[in-house]
Amino acid sequence: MKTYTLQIGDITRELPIIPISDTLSIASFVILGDTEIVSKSAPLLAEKLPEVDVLVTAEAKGIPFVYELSKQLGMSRYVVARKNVKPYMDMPLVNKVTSITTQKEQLLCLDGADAEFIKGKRVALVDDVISTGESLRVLEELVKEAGAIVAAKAAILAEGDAKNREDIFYLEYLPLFQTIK
Ligand SMILES: O=P(O)(O)OC[C@H]1O[C@H](OP(=O)(O)OP(=O)(O)O)[C@H](O)[C@@H]1O
Ligand SMILES: Nc1ncnc2[nH]cnc12
Repeated sequence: MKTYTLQIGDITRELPIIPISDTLSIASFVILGDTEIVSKSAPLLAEKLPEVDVLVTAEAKGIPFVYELSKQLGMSRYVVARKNVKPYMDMPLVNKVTSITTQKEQLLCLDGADAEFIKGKRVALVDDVISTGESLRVLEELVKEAGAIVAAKAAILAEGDAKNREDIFYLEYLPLFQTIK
């Protein structure tokens, strides 16, 4: 299998290159289960962020990272937008999203209690990867609807064209690849 060598700080990972369509392949970056990449990336990104009150991420792969980054920044609570409405949510804010990997519509949902918690606060939107930017855009819409102020947007990696964005903080660039048949 072809791989892409990713270096973050002093750690290296060989990411498998996986086709996601007839024409496009990604270097698969899955931080779930990778304690080291999460714990080493968090302080590096913490250095780049402006001061904010709370971090917000989207389920699922952003969760371990936002947990570690919140600890790093001394924040006792963070907020996760879920991909489905859960019965325990109270008056959730819901929006549709399509990311580069899902290629079909899914949801992002903010529990009403979390919406109330971030109202009027300066938030940083945090994810593991920003690629097409759709997940980030929908997350931004949700937190704005909740009355929060988006003070920063950040990820461990910027993939493809996201590397040219000037409105995001990130540690490393991740290229996209052509699918070879
Ligand atoms: O900029 P975009 O094109 O929206 O891609 C980035 C999003 O894709 C990944 O999530 P994914 O949709 O793969 O879901 P998962 O975290 O549940 O695996 C990643 O965690 C981001 O949230
Ligand atoms: N390269 C990648 N690996 C895993 N999930 C992703 N979501 C967006 N880009 C991704």
